[in-house]
Amino acid sequence: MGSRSDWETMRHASETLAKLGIPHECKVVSAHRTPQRMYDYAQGAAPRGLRTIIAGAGGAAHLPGMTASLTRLPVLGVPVESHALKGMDSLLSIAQMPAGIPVGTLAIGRAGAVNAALLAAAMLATTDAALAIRLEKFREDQANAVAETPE
Ligand SMILES: Nc1c(C(=O)O)ncn1[C@@H]1O[C@H](COP(=O)(O)O)[C@@H](O)[C@H]1O
Repeated sequence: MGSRSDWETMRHASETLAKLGIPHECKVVSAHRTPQRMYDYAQGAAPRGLRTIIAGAGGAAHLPGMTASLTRLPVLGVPVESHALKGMDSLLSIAQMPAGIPVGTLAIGRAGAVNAALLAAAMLATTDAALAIRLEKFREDQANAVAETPE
């Protein structure tokens, strides 16, 4: 994530990954404020064995796109809600990538963070049968938790 202030949103991605038993790490890396850290992180990710990167940032959210430009790993972008423009700036700066460097863009805020984790899980589950079973169980539990009546 681009700042520690994004953690309130991005912790939902981490918690969802943890529920699914997916090992992961959480880092603050900014294209603007810590460009060298971003280069090192993105270029080192695949050689270290990471499989997917979830990048959350708000406002002029260049982190997901810049990260995607520096790694062949799939990058999922989470637009963090900004104060001034309610996350529309984050959403558009993450989604409107030029052809050639894709960022899989999720919804603004908490839902996007949760879904980034679930999408990462779905991608990883294509080559991990045990995770596929855990993901199916997660979906089943989720469906069972939805009441049929409003009261
Ligand atoms: N969008 C970016 C990037 C980046 O894209 O590299 N680095 C920080 N930020 C964003 O700035 C917002 C305000 O950050 P502060 O709360 O630290 O001032 C955060 O949402 C962060 O993601």
